[in-house]
Amino acid sequence: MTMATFTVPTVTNTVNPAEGLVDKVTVKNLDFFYGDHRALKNINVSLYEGKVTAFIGPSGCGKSTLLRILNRMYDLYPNQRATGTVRLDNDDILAPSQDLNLLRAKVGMVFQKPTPFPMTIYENIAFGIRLYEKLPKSELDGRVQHALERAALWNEVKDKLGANGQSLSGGQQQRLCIARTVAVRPEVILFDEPCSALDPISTAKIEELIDELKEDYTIAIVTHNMQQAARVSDFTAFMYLGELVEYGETTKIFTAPNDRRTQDYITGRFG
Ligand SMILES: Nc1ncnc2c1ncn2[C@@H]1O[C@H](COP(=O)(O)OP(=O)(O)OP(=O)(O)O)[C@@H](O)[C@H]1O
Repeated sequence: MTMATFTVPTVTNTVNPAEGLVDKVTVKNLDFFYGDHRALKNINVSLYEGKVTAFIGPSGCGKSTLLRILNRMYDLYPNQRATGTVRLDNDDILAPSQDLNLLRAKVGMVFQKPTPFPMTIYENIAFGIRLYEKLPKSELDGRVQHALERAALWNEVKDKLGANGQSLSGGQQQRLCIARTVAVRPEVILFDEPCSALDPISTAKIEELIDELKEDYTIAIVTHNMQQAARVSDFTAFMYLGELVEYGETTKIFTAPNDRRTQDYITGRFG
């Protein structure tokens, strides 16, 4: 068995660091607590630059909790704390001195339910850009257009940028949220079950988009859909009861997992 740059006895890690993979986000010995409840136990995992990593596992295993740590979303709530190390390149994400606005621009998040702001399509995108940069109108227009193009939405909305973002279909709203995330030029994009509220056609569009976005961004996706994980990700992490059981190349995890629990989950025996 080939181990990655860290050694954790409980995790079956099949990633070979010799393949020229670059760590973008590195999680080491991470524990997470909701009050006294330890929801994550000694998590060790990397998100590799330009790759898509899927987090799978039964309900309540801690997938969303892990994602919310990567941009310190949990900081918005009392009595929640993380211990261990999480690095974005060489920056310590968990450091108390971390600039959370800057971190959340670098590590963007797209949620399960599309959450456009109750404002125009244009403003949904421009709003976030203005929080970080002061641009002349023509440049702002260009950035809005570029973000909508990256999210494969431009052609559908270019003639109605003044319409309310919430008037779009669910799938379009989710792409608007992706455009909003892309507009502030993140380095990492976290997708938390981004297709669970969408029909199959919208789902296929988002999956296609994720495939395109990985050229420029490091991506993590939480999904309950095994086929989706197999389709969109390069690496897959299987979590169970707050632990990361197995992590490796997606093809390996789905065809020849090392751990019995992974095998049982991907073949639908539990979860
Ligand atoms: N706000 C909270 N307060 C207390 N416990 C929580 C809170 N949110 C999650 N938990 C607990 O933490 C554990 C992990 O939850 P989490 O939502 O991360 O799991 P998940 O794998 O994303 O589940 P699902 O697939 O159902 O979304 C669960 O035991 C859950 O009950």
